[in-house]
Amino acid sequence: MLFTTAAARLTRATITRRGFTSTSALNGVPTVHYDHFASGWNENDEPYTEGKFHIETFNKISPLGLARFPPANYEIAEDYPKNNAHAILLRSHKLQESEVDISVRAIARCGAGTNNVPVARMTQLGIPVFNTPGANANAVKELVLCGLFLGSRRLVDGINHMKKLGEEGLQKERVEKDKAMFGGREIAGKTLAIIGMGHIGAATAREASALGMETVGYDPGLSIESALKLPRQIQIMDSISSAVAKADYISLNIPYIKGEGGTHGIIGKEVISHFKDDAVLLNFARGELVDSEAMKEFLDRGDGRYISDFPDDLLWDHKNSILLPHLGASTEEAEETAAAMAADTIQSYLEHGTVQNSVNFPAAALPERQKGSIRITVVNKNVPGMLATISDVFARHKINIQQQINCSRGDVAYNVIDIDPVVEGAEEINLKDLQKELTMHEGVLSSRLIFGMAGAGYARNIDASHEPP
Ligand SMILES: NC(=O)c1ccc[n+]([C@@H]2O[C@H](COP(=O)([O-])OP(=O)(O)OC[C@H]3O[C@@H](n4cnc5c(N)ncnc54)[C@H](O)[C@@H]3O)[C@@H](O)[C@H]2O)c1
Ligand SMILES: O=C(O)CC[C@@H](O)C(=O)O
Repeated sequence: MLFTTAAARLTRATITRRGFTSTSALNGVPTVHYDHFASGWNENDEPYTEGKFHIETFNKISPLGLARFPPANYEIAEDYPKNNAHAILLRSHKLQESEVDISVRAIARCGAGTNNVPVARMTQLGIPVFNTPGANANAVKELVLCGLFLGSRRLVDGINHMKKLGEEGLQKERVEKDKAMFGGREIAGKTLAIIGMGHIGAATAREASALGMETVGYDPGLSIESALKLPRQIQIMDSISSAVAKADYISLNIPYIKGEGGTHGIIGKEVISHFKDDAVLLNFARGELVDSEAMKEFLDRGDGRYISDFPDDLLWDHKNSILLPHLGASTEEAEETAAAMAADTIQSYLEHGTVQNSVNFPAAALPERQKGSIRITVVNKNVPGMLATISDVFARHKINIQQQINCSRGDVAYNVIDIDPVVEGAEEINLKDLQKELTMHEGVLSSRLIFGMAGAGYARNIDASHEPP
């Protein structure tokens, strides 16, 4: 792609013995994205709003959360022209790879579950995916508690019956006789099994215990933070089956993970065979965790109940199920907290390279960069020798590294490097060339220059399977 003359002039920021050549050159940190495809180094000079990050939103995101983005540096829109968005903010929208432009550096889910984002592919492309742990947990916990009551008393049937009687003008006449049809049981003294004792599960266990329930739990990845929130009396079990076998109520609070070793249909025939006949399953996690056929067989037997926050083609009209339209996190408070947390996370990644609350990147935070220094972040495949390769680029140009951090997680490694622009005895080096040299290494996925104008200086080493637009 062609540079405009102005853009070409702006990219001539150089590191010299004296540092940057002039103040205008400081502003000259690249204003375009550099994209290195299998075929070579291409440049993309889309018309960004100068100096602003573009945040693209999907779904309705709380305006109070969005207000965390200072308008001086950020612009927010539901749709940007191609290759104009720098970050994506979404809720339950099922994000397609084609919606992630080459300019996108980060994706944040205002919520807990990231199964609507192609996370594995984003990792291959060097793009961090963030979520907002715990931000909506109180809202979901409250609805799980509501689910306990919906499952123990025939409230929905009773409400519908009253409407019918009202239409017939028979309410007062029939109510006392008919109420026998809608009897229930109390939750105090009953046992609740919590599958997944994270933010929602642990809080639910605590409240259920306060309501007089016995609690048992299963979570092989229980964190210390969550363990500290559990009621003292909770009994920790070593399998889902042993937990559900004891339970009158079961609350499912685990992530949905597709594929081998994942959680698809984890509540299937085998686990359900351990349910008590009149067990109530509360699913406020994800519909796909439950095998609908097996659940239908269980409900058909007559005494069990299924309360879920998700649609189900087979169970939506079953007399023993109650399905809600994914309302768990739909409170003003949760929407605001989740959006604010996602906005803060995105800002601190875009402005400082800090990674927190990512589901595919390692946590990484370097102290604030020194005045005048340049921060460079590099995402690379987590294979041996990459740190040496990256450091070598700076060493070759006699560039002094002021501070740096290298962290890895699974297939990906992330570096944050602050360099000194004053390079004694070095030849002149153009920042753009430096970035190109770093980014075009086999194994480097992307790099950013965090310096100067918002929205500038991103490069992606796009693999052969991802065609340039
Ligand atoms: N209905 C809604 O609107 C709504 C809102 C928020 C979250 N959710 C769902 O609830 C899930 C849990 O949310 P959270 O905030 O508590 O997440 P969390 O990450 O705090 O807790 C999840 C817990 O599940 C455990 N876990 C994972 N796999 C497990 C398995 N196979 N068996 C037992 N435990 C397992 C983890 O170790 C972790 O402690 C989310 O992943 C999301 O899918 C739904
Ligand atoms: O955004 C929502 O309404 C739902 C969020 C919820 O499913 C989550 O996983 O946090």
